[in-house]
Amino acid sequence: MKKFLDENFLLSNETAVRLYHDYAKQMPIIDYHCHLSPQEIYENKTFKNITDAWLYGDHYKWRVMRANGAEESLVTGGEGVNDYDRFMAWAKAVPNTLGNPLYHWTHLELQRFFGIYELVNEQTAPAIWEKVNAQLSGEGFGARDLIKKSNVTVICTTDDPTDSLEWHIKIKELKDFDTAVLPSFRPDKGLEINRAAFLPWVEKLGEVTGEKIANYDQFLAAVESRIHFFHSIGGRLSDHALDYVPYAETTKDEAAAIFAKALKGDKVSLEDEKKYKTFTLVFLGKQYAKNGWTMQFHINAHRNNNSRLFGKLGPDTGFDSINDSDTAQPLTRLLDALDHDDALPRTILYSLNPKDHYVLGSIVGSFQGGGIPGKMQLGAAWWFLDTKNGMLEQMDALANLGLLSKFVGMLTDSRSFLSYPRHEYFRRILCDMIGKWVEDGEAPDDMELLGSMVQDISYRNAQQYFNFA
Ligand SMILES: O=C[C@H](O)[C@@H](O)[C@@H](O)[C@H](O)C(=O)O
Repeated sequence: MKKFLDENFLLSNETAVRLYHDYAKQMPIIDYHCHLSPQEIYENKTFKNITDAWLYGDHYKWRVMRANGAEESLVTGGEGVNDYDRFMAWAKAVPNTLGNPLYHWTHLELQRFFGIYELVNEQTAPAIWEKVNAQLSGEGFGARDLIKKSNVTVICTTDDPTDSLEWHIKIKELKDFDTAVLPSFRPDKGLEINRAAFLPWVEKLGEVTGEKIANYDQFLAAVESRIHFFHSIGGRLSDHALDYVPYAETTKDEAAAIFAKALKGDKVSLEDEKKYKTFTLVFLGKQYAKNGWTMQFHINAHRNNNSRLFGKLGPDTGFDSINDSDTAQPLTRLLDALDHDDALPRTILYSLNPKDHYVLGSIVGSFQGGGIPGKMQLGAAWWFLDTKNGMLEQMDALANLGLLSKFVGMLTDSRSFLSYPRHEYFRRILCDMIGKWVEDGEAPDDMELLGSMVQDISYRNAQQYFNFA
């Protein structure tokens, strides 16, 4: 029997052990998509206690705490509940998360950051609470310290185009911090024409660009100027939440008329919403291509399912699920609209629905080219698929349909500074998968070839792909 979570965790064969320890482990991290706060990075945020670090913003943990029977006040906080109570509610849930990656992530984080090798449960929790909190209140446990310890060279945050990026700018001026913290352009609010946030967002966009937006041309010009601004601060990625992929043939005039209707405060039909999104996305894609950016599509999330709790807690609080909208037809047409004009940027396609892996994996193959290795990427296993099985399925599709060797690898997608061991988790799974091929005689025992591939996927591919300044 193997020992739980020892140095050869997830490495089931000799080749995997060599690949991980001799090649993958020492590579730095490029975390090219996450939801960390640049302000907290700049301020080197420290944590009051382990509840602050683990439970204040992590909707993955909140979901399983609810499933474990915890009252909402213990999950997201509430009157009469203190941080210790919340930690104890989490500790009570942990043993029940066996089989869920949270079980592994929790113990990896305790080992890597705090040198704690005990298993979390209600009995061990009080001592773990003391030990972790003592470390958190000492030197070396601020947000930037955790980033440094994790050997992260680049972090790409997720930012609204109207953001001033003041914290990214300030971070650049820090003397003792070498990690590049770069913004990613996420214009969802400007695309979701039927949502309540649309009009206030257009107004804000006008304010930050210094000119009131009265028509679609002005809107597009303002968005373009924000792309240039993000670029000047080092931004090289955009990101779109496409809960369904829109595509409807349209013209600029039609899109402008739909925009004008929405600007008056009227709702537009679903068909018009698709037309508006199509024209706007194609416009944006061309801008990304012109600037050498990478465009990310996060596809097929089904968000805010629980209206009662959404009303109380807002988005990203653990009430989302996987969507099953069809992607092949609209996505190929959207990408082709860009490629047709030779204006398709580097693109990463993530889907939250595993049914899409082979669909997306084959679609990316239809748009590769331009002399850019892995220009079109099948994105890493995301969110509900950020699991051992999810990663294996995503890499299986990628390897079978395209070039796993050109994969830009893993990201945390996280809101927590303690999440970097997820890269380790991914690398172990990658090394194990390749190691198994060797043990089974399906890949040569050529450590130069395999070691270099593993290092490319862990770090070098991302470094070469993203055009960071
Ligand atoms: O991993 C889960 C994520 O943090 C999730 O909350 C985000 O991916 C978010 O839905 C987004 O759209 O960017």
